[in-house]
Amino acid sequence: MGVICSCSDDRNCGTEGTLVINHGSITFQHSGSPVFRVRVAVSPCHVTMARPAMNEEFAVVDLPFEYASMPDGQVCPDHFRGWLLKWTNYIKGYQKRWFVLSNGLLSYYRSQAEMAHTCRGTINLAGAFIDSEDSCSFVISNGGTQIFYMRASSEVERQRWVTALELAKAKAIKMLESDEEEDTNSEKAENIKPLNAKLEDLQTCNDLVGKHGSALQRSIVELQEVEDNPALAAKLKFVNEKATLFRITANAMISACAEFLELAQTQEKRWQKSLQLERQRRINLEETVEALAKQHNTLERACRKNTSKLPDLPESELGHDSDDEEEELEEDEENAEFFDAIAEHPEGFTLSVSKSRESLQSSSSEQSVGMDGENAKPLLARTLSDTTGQASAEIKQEASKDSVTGTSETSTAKDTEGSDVASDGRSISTDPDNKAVMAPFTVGGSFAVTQSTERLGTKLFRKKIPDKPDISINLWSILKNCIGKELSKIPMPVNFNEPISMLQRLTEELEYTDLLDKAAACETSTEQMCYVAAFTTSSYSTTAARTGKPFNPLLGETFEFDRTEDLGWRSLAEQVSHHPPASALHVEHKEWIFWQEFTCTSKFRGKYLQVIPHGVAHLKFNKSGNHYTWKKVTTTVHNIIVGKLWIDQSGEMDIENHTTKDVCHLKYDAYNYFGRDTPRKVTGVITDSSKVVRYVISGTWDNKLDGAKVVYHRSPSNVKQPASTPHKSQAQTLPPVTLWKKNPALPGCEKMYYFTEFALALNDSDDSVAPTDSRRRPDQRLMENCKWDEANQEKQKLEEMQRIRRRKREAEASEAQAEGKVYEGYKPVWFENVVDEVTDTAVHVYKGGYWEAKERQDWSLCPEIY
Ligand SMILES: CC(C)CCC[C@@H](C)[C@H]1CC[C@H]2[C@@H]3CC=C4C[C@@H](O)CC[C@]4(C)[C@H]3CC[C@]12C
Repeated sequence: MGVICSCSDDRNCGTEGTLVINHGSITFQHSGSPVFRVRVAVSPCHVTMARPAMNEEFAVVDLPFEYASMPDGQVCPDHFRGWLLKWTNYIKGYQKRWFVLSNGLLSYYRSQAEMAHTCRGTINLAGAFIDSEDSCSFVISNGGTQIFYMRASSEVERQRWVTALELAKAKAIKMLESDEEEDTNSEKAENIKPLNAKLEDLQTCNDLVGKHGSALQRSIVELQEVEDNPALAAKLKFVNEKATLFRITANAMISACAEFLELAQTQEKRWQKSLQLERQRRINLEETVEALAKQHNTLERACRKNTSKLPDLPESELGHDSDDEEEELEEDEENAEFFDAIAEHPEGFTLSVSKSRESLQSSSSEQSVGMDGENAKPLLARTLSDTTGQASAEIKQEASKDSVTGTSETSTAKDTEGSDVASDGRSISTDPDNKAVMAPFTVGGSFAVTQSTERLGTKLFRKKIPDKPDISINLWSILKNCIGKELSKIPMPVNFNEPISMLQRLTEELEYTDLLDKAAACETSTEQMCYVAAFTTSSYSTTAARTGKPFNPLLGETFEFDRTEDLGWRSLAEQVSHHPPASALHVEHKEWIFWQEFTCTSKFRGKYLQVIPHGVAHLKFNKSGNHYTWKKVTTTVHNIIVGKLWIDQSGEMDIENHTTKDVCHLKYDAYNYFGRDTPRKVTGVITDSSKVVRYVISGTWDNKLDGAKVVYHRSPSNVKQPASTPHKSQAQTLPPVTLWKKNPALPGCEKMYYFTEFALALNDSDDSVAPTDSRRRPDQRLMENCKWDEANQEKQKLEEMQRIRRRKREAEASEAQAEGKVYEGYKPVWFENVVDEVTDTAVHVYKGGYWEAKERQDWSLCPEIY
């Protein structure tokens, strides 16, 4: 601002200049030199001293350390500044520098004047280490190349600085993490602080202007009284008038400032008020959403009860037990009871699951008949029309006799494992040992839990883990503050977890790799596609009952599963990115390789949570060179607010064979409460390179998948055919053949997170695995062993350590950037980033070395993460 100089009694020069308010000091810069500085130490917290000085060059006086302190002697961490001695080098030694601590950054300058233009260095306190060396010295470093060695004038001063720095560091860390945590009230108060500080600056400015204004006038009057030279008197009169004007203007400014102050204060109150209002509104909205969800749930139940014609739905989906349906309905209305991931009555739940499986089977066998109730519309033809439209016209249901044969075959399959494979010559399977499709893990046909391990190849895998404790937490109470947030960013206690990591969960997709072995043996690529399709669907088989959240792997966490001896493959997964979480998986078998990078985004919309997977899964058969890719469908977790959690899969999936150009288009129907369709239905068609439909796929993702070959007959010459019809023929589907069937559930699995035998084996301890292996993750192991409190503590510790590592990398990155260097960033150990030839995007693929390292038990490459 432009002002008139009133520099001291003896040198009143009255020239115009500039008044600069900067970091607590007000500098008056004459139009000509020299600079003249008024030291007022305006601090947002407290004004420590007001020391007008007037040295010619630099009037800031030598109070060596100047700090903003609270009235009670506490330091204010936000704006702390002062002179300190900083070590430069052995030639120059310690040099006096002006340090400013503000907004989580510690910066230094040669002088205060330099603050306006040249900062000599800054350390971000968020990732900084602060250490006291001796009574007056302390060191601050960013964990990397930046280290400041400093000396204060006294022990007290050093302690003040260290305290201020520690406080500022804590605050900076909190700020960094604020995207992961909700804003707190104190943080909001912090936001208002700078405004208050500026208001105080203004006030001080007002006071000063007033003070200097009257001093100026007083001097003029005195001059007038002393001097009797008329010419000078006239001049003085003129100056006095100007001074009066100046005072009037200053007064006007003062009252404007006062008004501004008042206004700002009332504004602040208004903001506070509307914030309060918004908070209240949010609470009301939460309550409304909750109430609506409850009503919706009750309506759904009532509707299902009254619509007797609706297909038998799995009870588990509805989140209640069949026995006490009515009772519970009333209870729900009255008490608005909440459920969560923990089944309230596990036994009842088991019952309903097994019942639902039967009902599903009956409905899927109904599907195999190819007739849809009253409409008597051929189902396979309809399936086709659903998915391909045009192709449907070309396919007609085979003679009903054939279909009935198909039916009886499939319906008996319900009871006798393995018998649902059509055994006639029309079977699409070339593998005579179809039984294995049914139960690759049913060694000796026994699933007895009394036996704790089972022999598989040479390795023994456990068949039991400790029963899940019955500790309930209301999920909604945790999630309601996180609507719209990413699932991976929502801090959740282990109570909602299942004791396996996401890396293990992805490996679990390999439960039915026998399908890939079958696929490898197929004669035609379209037949091979059938088994590949069945493999992709089989990955969802466990999701129906599993509502636990897998542990989010730590960056650098790995999971290996060596099943070479019994299943012919071994897999390695690594967490290659933390935010966004990304896991890379690589599986090798002598006939095929399977690899994928898995990431997902989640949408939490109150009543349900949607997990949208990204990334492409690859499968390559060594002999034929057939290279398949596909993307996963969307997983929806229902009943987040009220009722038992249940999971649905929906969306479309294209499995492409890039070598032959065959495509399998699969459709996962979203569950429809009021529709008559089989729940969890999967339908699809396989077309070859000339877009001719070769197979029709149908089934359910939680139970089994059938494939029916499409054959084309020459049509009578008098029937007109559409131009696109292959060979001018009529299409028919042969009776379906079961491609995949889910393994039976383990008895007592409801107490073991609904794990299958395969899933139980995943986290079985193994001393030979890498130190980063999920099996070694302490919180997950504690959770498995029912020590949930300890697990929660350990989880927090591990996550905090991960945050510290991340911050260190961030600091290194910004430092490298500041120095103009290239920062390589985090690099996974066993996977490397390459451009995917199919998707043309960067993905992580296995670069080798893990198994060799394991052979040597040389884990020197592994980071320390636990
Ligand atoms: C709020 C709570 C408790 C949420 C729990 C969400 C759980 C059930 C969700 C989150 C991520 C989901 C997984 C995401 C991706 C895949 C890969 C797919 O090929 C099989 C299903 C599978 C493995 C999903 C299973 C269900 C899953 C684990």
